[in-house]
Amino acid sequence: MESLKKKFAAKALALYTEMRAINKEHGERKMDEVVLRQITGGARGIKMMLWETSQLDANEGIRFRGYSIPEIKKLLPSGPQGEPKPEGLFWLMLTGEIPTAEEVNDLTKDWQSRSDLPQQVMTSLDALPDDAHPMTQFTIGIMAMQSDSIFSRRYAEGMSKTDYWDACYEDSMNLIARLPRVAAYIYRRSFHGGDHIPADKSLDWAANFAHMLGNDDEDFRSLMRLYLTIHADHEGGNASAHTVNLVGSTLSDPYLSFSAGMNALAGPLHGLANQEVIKWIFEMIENLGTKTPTKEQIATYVQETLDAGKVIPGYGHAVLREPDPRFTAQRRFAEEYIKGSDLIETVWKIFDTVPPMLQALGKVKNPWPNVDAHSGALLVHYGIKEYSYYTVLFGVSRALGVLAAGIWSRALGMPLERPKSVTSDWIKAQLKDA
Ligand SMILES: CC(=O)SCCNC(=O)CCNC(=O)[C@H](O)C(C)(C)COP(=O)(O)OP(=O)(O)OC[C@H]1O[C@@H](n2cnc3c(N)ncnc32)[C@H](O)[C@@H]1OP(=O)(O)O
Ligand SMILES: O=C([O-])CC(=O)C(=O)O
Repeated sequence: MESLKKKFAAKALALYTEMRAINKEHGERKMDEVVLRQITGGARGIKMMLWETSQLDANEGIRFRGYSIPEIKKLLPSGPQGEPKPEGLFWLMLTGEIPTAEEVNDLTKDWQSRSDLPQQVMTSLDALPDDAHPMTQFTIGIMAMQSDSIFSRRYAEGMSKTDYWDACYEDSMNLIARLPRVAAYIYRRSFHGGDHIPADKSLDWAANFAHMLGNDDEDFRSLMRLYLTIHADHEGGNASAHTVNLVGSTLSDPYLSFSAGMNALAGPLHGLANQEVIKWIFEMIENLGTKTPTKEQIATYVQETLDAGKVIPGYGHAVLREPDPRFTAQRRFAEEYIKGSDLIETVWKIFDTVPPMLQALGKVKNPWPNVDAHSGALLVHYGIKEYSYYTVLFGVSRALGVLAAGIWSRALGMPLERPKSVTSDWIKAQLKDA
């Protein structure tokens, strides 16, 4: 994919030079202030990372290179039903430019040419029990390919710093190309008795993934294009992206850093919330004995969950303070493509019920739904009912953002990340001095 690589190289060199000059001239300029609550409260809001690919606004939600989700849906080259192709988003995140349909097709072909899996991936996965959690399988599948890392090999051979981004680009492209195959292999071995479906090279990245999962419905392909686009990036501070960034800053290669990030995504307060949402809804339906619960019944169940000291999965967010536009995009998709689904109606009734209840607690900073509140119900509709698999789909998408950002980090010569920690005694001493 020489045109993408060349375009990126030109942009990256220019920004590298500009940032060096900015750093030199303004390096001591204050950009933020930290209060005690941030030190003890998960570093919320502290500005401490450069992340080119996207930025989050608490009220508007994510913007990829300045473009909101509705704008992305309108502007990026799309599949036959108009849903954006994730290839286009990757291009945008690397270059800052909306690609042409031809550029996106070329990228699809490039990824196809890189997508064959080395045998050790299948051998490693087959050595695991079928019921190993799909996210555990996913990180093991990724790690099984690490011996192919171009970055690691070239580093061992004495690669110059100025070539880091190039090796990182090649690893990232290979990894992204292969991930749908790894993920589909996990799905089919875990839930379809190892009945694997070969890739269809006539299809784009998302549609081919849908095909290998076992569903060639055009609507499901569209869902996968949308899903893999909107989950791709959420600026740098979220737990999976930050992990990839931190690990990558040690010059661990993209396989090592991405698999580390996937272990962060596998936590229930982060990406695993998508499985927790549908599990919670299924349990509610079973408890209430109806597939069409009323809002009153839902409210009672929400209260029981809160009384048991648990969170309502799919609600709340560390940064967002309005409904997540990724939730809204999925709702619009359901309104357009899906009629008469009790499960989706239930998701919408939960949306009408939960926010005032969380607000009434007086401590929840964002009572609104996040991306995970909707995705499971869409997947169930298209036959992906095995919810322990959902975070793998999220992970395949997240690769686009964090690996594009990783290429940027190496191109910009970002150093080892190493923030400061303090002890409680240090905090108490500061307060005493003050
Ligand atoms: C892709 C993603 O990662 S999106 C997030 C996916 N995660 C979820 O959906 C899990 C449910 N949500 C949550 O647990 C939280 O809202 C998080 C983890 C997303 C954000 O956490 P925070 O930034 O700490 O939220 P916030 O400052 O509002 O928390 C304040 C209090 O409200 C509680 N709270 C926040 N969200 C919820 C919720 N959905 N249900 C019940 N209580 C909640 C917190 O647990 C905390 O309680 P505590 O003071 O007793 O410990
Ligand atoms: O931004 C966050 O903290 C969590 C999130 O929604 C994501 O990573 O997609």
